Amino acid sequence: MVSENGAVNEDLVKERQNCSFNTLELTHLLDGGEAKTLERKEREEYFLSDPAFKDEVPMEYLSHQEQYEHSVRKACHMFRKLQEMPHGSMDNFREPPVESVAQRIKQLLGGMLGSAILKDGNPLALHYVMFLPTLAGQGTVEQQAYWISRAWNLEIVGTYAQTELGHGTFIRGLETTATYDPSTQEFVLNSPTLTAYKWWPGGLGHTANYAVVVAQLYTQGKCHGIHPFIVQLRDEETHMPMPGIIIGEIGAKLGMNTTNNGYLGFKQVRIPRENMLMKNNKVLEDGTYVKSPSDKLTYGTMMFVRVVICQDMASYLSKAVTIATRYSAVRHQSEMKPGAPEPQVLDYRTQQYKLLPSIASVFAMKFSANWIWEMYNVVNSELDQGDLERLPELHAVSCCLKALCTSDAASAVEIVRLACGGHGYMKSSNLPSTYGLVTAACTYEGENTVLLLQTARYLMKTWQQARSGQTLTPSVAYLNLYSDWRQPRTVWENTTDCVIKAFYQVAAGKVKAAAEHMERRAKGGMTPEDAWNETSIELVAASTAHCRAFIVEKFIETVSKTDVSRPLQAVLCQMAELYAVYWLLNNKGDFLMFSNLSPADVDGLQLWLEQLLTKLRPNAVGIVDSFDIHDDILASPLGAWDGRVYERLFEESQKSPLNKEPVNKSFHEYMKPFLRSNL
Ligand SMILES: CCCCCCCC/C=C\CCCCCCCC(=O)SCCNC(=O)CCNC(=O)[C@H](O)C(C)(C)COP(=O)(O)OP(=O)(O)OC[C@H]1O[C@@H](n2cnc3c(N)ncnc32)[C@H](O)[C@@H]1OP(=O)(O)O
Ligand SMILES: Cc1cc2nc3c(=O)[nH]c(=O)nc-3n(C[C@H](O)[C@H](O)[C@H](O)COP(=O)(O)OP(=O)(O)OC[C@H]3O[C@@H](n4cnc5c(N)ncnc54)[C@H](O)[C@@H]3O)c2cc1C
Repeated sequence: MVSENGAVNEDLVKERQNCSFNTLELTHLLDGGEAKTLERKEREEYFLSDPAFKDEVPMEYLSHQEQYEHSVRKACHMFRKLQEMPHGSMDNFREPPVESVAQRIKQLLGGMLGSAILKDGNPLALHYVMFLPTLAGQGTVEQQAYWISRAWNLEIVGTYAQTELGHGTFIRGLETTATYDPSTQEFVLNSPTLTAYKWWPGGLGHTANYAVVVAQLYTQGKCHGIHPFIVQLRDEETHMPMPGIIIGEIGAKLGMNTTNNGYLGFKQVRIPRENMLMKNNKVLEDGTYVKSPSDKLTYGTMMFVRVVICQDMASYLSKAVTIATRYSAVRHQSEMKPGAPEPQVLDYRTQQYKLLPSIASVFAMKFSANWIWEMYNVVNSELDQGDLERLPELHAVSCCLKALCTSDAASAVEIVRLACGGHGYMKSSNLPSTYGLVTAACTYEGENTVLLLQTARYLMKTWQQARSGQTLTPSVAYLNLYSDWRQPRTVWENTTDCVIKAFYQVAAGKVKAAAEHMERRAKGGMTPEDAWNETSIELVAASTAHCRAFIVEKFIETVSKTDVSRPLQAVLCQMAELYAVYWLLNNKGDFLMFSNLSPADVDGLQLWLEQLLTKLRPNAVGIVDSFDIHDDILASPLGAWDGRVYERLFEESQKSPLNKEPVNKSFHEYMKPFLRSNL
């Protein structure tokens, strides 16, 4: 089935002919309109056609040091090009709030263009993703005017240095100190122990010359908790570390090997008082501490990044499923029926079960990411007016969505990688490095279990409010509706209404079970903290169920409201149903326990799932084609538009440096003497 050189693979041609909807319509829908699609394609052309981004030798064959050097070159070139871009130039980026431009920077740094140019991470990412947003979110107007303009103009390059060798999650436990000295009006930064060393910040090793450093603030003999400070790390001309700064890279990692994650120690480093970011809390000249209305405002940058990560995960997953689906249409293997030609592996039911729910996940993530991005913007403008009412809700939703989007993306990327058999194990397939990028997000910006427990904390509080009959905010209003899950069961129907209700019944049931078990433990004499810890498996499960219900509802709601042609509408509805039924069947025990589902209904659900796979199978390639991902972004012989999988895999193998000579010197040095000795 290998096609003529240059022609599109016949199987893919047939798949495309059989697609029941207009793929361009879906592309426009996902981009947010035809004009946005054109704008994206122009931007892609502008960046991807530049020979400076092409690798002569694939990055994986370079040394760690060479990989870093290339990535710095490319990152600088990428941002220079962005500044010079004819349409939508950096001019728009100079104005705070930085969040308003984050979407566009994200397109460059994130799962699409960013990962095409820099497959294993961008050493300048943190400058844009966290340094600038922190200046914007935590700086006073004067600080913003000074620092943001220096940072936008790339006079300085920054990072966000919070995590330490000893503490990442528990940020109140950070050990770096910033002690105010009123005699010189300076803060003195110090790392009292090895575990106080900053550890992990992206770009910190050898790239950044400034950082926002999160440290325990001491003034007038008292500790006031963690606060952000701008610290110069390296000389602006020579790039040598400043006196008292101990700095370097932490070493090779599972993935993200070109993000230059670093360590940083301080030996009594002095910075001016003005370098404390003082939008929220302040230290006056005489050392008086002035507190903000909420100490959680300091956590604003983390919240922002959690929100944008959801969108990013959808991009990475859309790449992975495009690669695996096209490959599955091209790949033929085994005999389904005796004597019959080998089928496309996409025709195996089990293969469809690996691919199609993963494709559906892309939509689920995109829709909920759009929703949380809007909520983030609304709540953020309320915060600017001093209204903090919806901050806890936003925190609760952003924590669990970040956790589910990243963990779903990581498991789906691995599922579709396995769906490519041996070829999925090749680095050249781009699936291993995609996995490396995605699984990192399960840890960074809040480890997922920890974030789910944050949402659980909110759910436990709202549960108490529900019990006392209070009205709840929209994302948890279901707790009022389904607080009594032992109410008589109604008849199960295979409809989306019934399914949404069931997801919320499960969430409410799990919230209630966790709350009751915690109470029981507390009544039995446990401290609330011990009761919390003992119940935390159920708390995480409750949080997960809450978030899943929310994603399912947003998915179904979005596709039912979307104004598109009937054929596309049908496909989107099938996707939403597949997503819901897939997760329902994966957790059927919960549904049997807490919802109207009874054992007799499970067969019907299994059938529903299989019917959906049958209906979606002919459109699988069409759907991933609609993601409209440029071949250079997919960067995979398995996933290219033309499906010339085998030719491309062979071409890639020729790039191995070992193939540059017919005999490697190790033969003469080691093998030959060894073989002789065995004669
Ligand atoms: C321009 C944009 C472009 C975008 C491009 C995107 C593409 C991506 C490209 C490339 C990617 C590379 C990116 C890599 C980035 C990685 C960076 C990092 O990793 S930076 C380190 C992150 N570190 C963490 O996230 C620590 C996790 N820990 C915490 O957040 C907290 O400490 C936590 C949640 C564990 C709480 O700790 P507690 O137990 O000590 O809590 P207490 O501080 O006492 O606060 C408790 C109260 O505060 C609330 N709270 C906690 N966090 C909040 C928040 N953020 N907002 C509001 N409330 C919060 C809680 O709900 C609780 O409230 P009640 O007391 O129940 O009312
Ligand atoms: C690729 C990458 C990039 C990063 N970039 C940055 C950066 O730019 N800047 C920066 O400051 N940091 C960065 N980090 C650090 C990152 O934010 C932390 O690793 C993360 O917050 C997790 O903290 P930890 O490593 O201390 O894990 P730990 O908290 O030590 O987690 C270990 C285990 O303990 C469990 N655990 C911890 N606390 C609790 C709890 N309260 N309840 C139940 N279980 C718990 C966790 O679930 C986990 O299973 C990065 C990390 C990675 C991997």
